[in-house]
Amino acid sequence: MQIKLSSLGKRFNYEWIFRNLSYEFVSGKAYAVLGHNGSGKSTLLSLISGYQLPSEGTVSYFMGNSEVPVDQLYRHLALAAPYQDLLEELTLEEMVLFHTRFKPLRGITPQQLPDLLQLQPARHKLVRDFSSGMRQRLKLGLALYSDTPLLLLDEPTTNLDQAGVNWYLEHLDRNRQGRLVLIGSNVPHEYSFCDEQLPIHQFHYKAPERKRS
Ligand SMILES: Nc1ncnc2c1ncn2[C@@H]1O[C@H](COP(=O)(O)OP(=O)(O)OP(=O)(O)O)[C@@H](O)[C@H]1O
Repeated sequence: MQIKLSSLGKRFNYEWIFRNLSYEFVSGKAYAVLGHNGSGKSTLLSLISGYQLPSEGTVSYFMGNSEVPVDQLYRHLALAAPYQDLLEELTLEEMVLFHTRFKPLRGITPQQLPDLLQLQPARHKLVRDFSSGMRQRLKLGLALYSDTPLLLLDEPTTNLDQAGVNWYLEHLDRNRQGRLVLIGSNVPHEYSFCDEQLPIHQFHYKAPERKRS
């Protein structure tokens, strides 16, 4: 998979978050989108995932030589992000089975996932009764183990304790080979292994200064 950003820009109302962002992402590499709070990391990941539209410029997706239309991207994409919803009324086991109706898993069965998430005791618990760390592990596990060429992780270790952070690093390492991995973060332990870094503030738009008369 390959993703090309061409002169990409996003603004909300009159405020440009970034502008003139051209970049190319390729399979087999992990990229860190870096920046302080409010700098535009989630906005960029959400443009790349097709959930938001750019204000200017384009995002293009390619599998081999064929371009993938943005409305077909969901087939190739696995995402874990704070703004992503889980199905609260399902148990863990049901949630995993529901997910795998749309996205097959990489080399494991749905029955094995609760164990890999270290959430086996909670397999019959409703997702709405999960702690914030359990929810994050579930989001990450579903994304990491989805059989997709594109993996987007926004603030992946939010709400995780040290054991959870170690779990994230180990299972990402097991599941990143051959994929295009994009991580939005400002916490070094989440992205220090990445091959490339994209500091979003480099693309912040500064309005030209007005001349004083
Ligand atoms: N729907 C929206 N409407 C208006 N402004 C928005 C909207 N979404 C984001 N913004 C603004 O865009 C800017 C970038 O937000 P974004 O969430 O992308 O930052 P971030 O780098 O991911 O921040 P954090 O590290 O805090 O998660 C912020 O100034 C935010 O207020």
